[in-house]
Amino acid sequence: MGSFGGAESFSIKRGKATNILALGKAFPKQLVMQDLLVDGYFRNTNCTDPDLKKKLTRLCKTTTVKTRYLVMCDEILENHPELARDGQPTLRQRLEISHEAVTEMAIEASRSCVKAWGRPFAAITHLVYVSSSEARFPSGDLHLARALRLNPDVSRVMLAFAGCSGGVAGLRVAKDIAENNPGSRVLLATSETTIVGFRPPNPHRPYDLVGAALFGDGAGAVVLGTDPILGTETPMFELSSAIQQYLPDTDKTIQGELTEEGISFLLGRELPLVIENHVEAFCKKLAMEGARGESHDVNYNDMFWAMHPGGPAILNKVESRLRLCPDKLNASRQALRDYGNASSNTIIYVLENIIEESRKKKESGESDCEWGLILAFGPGITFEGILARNLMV
Ligand SMILES: CC(C)(COP(=O)(O)OP(=O)(O)OC[C@H]1O[C@@H](n2cnc3c(N)ncnc32)[C@H](O)[C@@H]1OP(=O)(O)O)[C@@H](O)C(=O)NCCC(=O)NCCSC(=O)/C=C/c1ccc(O)cc1
Repeated sequence: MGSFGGAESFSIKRGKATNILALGKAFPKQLVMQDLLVDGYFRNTNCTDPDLKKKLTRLCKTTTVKTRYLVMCDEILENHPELARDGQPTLRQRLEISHEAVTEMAIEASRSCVKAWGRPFAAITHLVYVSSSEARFPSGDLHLARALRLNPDVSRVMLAFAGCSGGVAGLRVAKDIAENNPGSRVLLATSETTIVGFRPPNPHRPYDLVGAALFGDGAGAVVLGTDPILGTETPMFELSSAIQQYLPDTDKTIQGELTEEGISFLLGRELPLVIENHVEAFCKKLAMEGARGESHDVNYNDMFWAMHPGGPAILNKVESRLRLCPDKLNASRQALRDYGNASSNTIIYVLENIIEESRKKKESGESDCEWGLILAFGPGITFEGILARNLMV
């Protein structure tokens, strides 16, 4: 029995546990340096509004993002100048570009993940595909399965429009599948691009500037399964319990609407505060999922934290509400710095950072936290959480 929270009696229920067996990621070609973003964006959209420019410049600093990857590039704007203008019916063009890009990134992330896993694609029995960046029949899971030449009888499912919580929702669904299908190996792929919502700056849409300063594109992949074949597979995390919860009357806090002009986002300024007000109860419930029905005080600083970095304000509020030591959200802050908020993908980048941190700590003989929480918040407001064990410590 493992334990955490500094209390020996706080032990984990042992059941059928799913292991993360490999991780992978991929990005579009366009690497954007945050310092150069404002000039490029205003030039590309022919915007000369000095106040908007100043505001975006401020936001680019406060988001803490340094680099990220974007599908949008000069070549796309040369071919589709209408994407840089307001009021144009451009949904078809945006989706065409997005569909090709998200499938390409998901293929690359999956290949890199399966290579790291060390077994063939033929051993994949299930596919979970997550994206809020596409809308088509047949859906992206089939396009990905075909491109990867997965067996035609692979069981597929797509989670669409789960936004930032999609990556953890995908882990939860993959865990359920793995635990109910002995011997299965589940490939989870996530892929997102902001091109569907790319807009010129507009004083009536201040949240678009938050998106321009914060959001990134990319893909992620994970292979999951129970009963790892030791010697062939290397389990990295054990996913113990997963829960989901939505907060009533918060459906207007993150809104995305698909219009003729693409997806239009509305981000409520209250989001960091809403998360702060509910995170403690959610984390306690999640931690208790692993307890033997007894109530204990959890010391969150004895756990590792893999939290989706929605934005720095969200990380700061969670850190202060749970009284986390400053280094606890390092993996999330680093993912945000390197890739921006890449929606459902970002949790996969955070998990990679945690593994890298563990490797370094092991090399230097430092102790590391065995148990931890994988967390994300998305539209709804929906909280997704998984109590997990780091097997690399
Ligand atoms: C980095 C922020 C945005 C600003 O930092 P700050 O320390 O709060 O700074 P300020 O309070 O000075 O705010 C800077 C400016 O931004 C403005 N602002 C501050 N939030 C807002 C606001 N939601 N609206 C519209 N103005 C605002 C704020 O009013 C202010 O305007 P101004 O006084 O004129 O400079 C910070 O508030 C923050 O982390 N907020 C949370 C961001 C957030 O909502 N993230 C989660 C949503 S993610 C999501 O929905 C989808 C992601 C996605 C990702 C990738 C994909 O491919 C697809 C989708």
